[in-house]
Amino acid sequence: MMASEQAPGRDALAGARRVVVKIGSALLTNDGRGLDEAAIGGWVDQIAELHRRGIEVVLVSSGAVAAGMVRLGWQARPSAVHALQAAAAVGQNVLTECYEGHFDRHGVLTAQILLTHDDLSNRKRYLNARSALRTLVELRVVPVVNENDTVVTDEIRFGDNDTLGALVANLLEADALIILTDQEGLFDADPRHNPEASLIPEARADDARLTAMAGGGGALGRGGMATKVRAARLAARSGTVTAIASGRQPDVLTRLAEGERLGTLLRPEQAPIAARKRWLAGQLQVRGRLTLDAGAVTVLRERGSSLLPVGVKALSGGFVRGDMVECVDEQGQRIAKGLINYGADDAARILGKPSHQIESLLGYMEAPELIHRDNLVVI
Ligand SMILES: Nc1ncnc2c1ncn2[C@@H]1O[C@H](COP(=O)(O)OP(=O)(O)O)[C@@H](O)[C@H]1O
Ligand SMILES: N[C@@H](CCC(=O)OP(=O)(O)O)C(=O)O
Repeated sequence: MMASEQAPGRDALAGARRVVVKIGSALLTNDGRGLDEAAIGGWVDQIAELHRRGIEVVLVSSGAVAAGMVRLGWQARPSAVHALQAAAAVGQNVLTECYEGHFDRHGVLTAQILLTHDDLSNRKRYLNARSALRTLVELRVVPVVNENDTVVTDEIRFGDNDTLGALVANLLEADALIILTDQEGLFDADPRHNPEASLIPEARADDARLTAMAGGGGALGRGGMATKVRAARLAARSGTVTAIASGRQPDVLTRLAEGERLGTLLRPEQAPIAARKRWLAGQLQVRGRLTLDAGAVTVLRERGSSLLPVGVKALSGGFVRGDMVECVDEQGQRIAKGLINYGADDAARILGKPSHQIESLLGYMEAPELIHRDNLVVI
């Protein structure tokens, strides 16, 4: 993670330790004829190279519906929801197999993660998805994420994977989100309809003028540039920079990771840490309260440590795992807010106890800390 207090620019890509790469349908599918296996092999080679350099990569890949259609021998994209769901179910297998085969050439393990809107909006599931993804990247596995198209309905779908990519970047507090598409980047007008359009090399993600420039998608893609600009804004909430670039540029990922000026860079207005913490603080309603002893107050304030059960004297509220709770000192003064790893009943049983006793007290251990420092905002 970058510790810089400067709002990041191109250098953020060069210094990125954790990157979400999103590959869109327009690029992945051979004009709707199925997956472009050779191109996929090329992106996998680059991701494996980043991986070798110690960069953690999470891949968000579209293409399930298109690949499923080909396997099922369907010529036209169906409109009925259940038919799309069936195509996605068949195609997701094809997609997974394709990535696995290519990553295997590099000895890199992959994992399939299918998410729905609920997984990211429900607090408990949000934390679960986050722990699973974090564990995978720590194990040096490359998670391959897509929307769980087989179970989502129109009302609850993300629809485009740009939004999903941004939410995954928030979830992992990624340094960068790289969106690969079929254009060189964001132009000041849709280049499909305006041959004179020119590329925007860099802008602030929250620049209101971008919305007017970004149009809808092509025949295969879903969101076009409009959803990419919106995704950059979402990503910026956790201090993540977004690059939009052409997946057809040779070595696009490794070149971007070296800070080369390719495509469009949309940067957050705030330094990553400040943005991340503000995002966390603004996110959720407070559901409970923990009273900390003086030692815990000091380590939270002065060392930015995680909150361990041993430093908590009392609690109140009917919170569940993943809820936001506030932390106060013994005089009732607010010290911090954060996402708690244990529900109120279990938290009550481990208060004041050293973390190595959690397992014997509860019969399981979710985490050694009550609130991890990444989920904690000191006020
Ligand atoms: N201002 C713009 N600059 C670049 N491309 C644009 C712009 N407005 C709309 N587009 C369209 O967005 C398309 C890429 O989005 P989309 O089709 O959704 O692809 P993907 O599947 O990669 O997400 C481009 O092919 C282009 O026609
Ligand atoms: N989840 C869908 C893809 C959604 C989609 O096409 O998104 P995008 O690549 O952003 O235009 C699939 O795998 O077919």
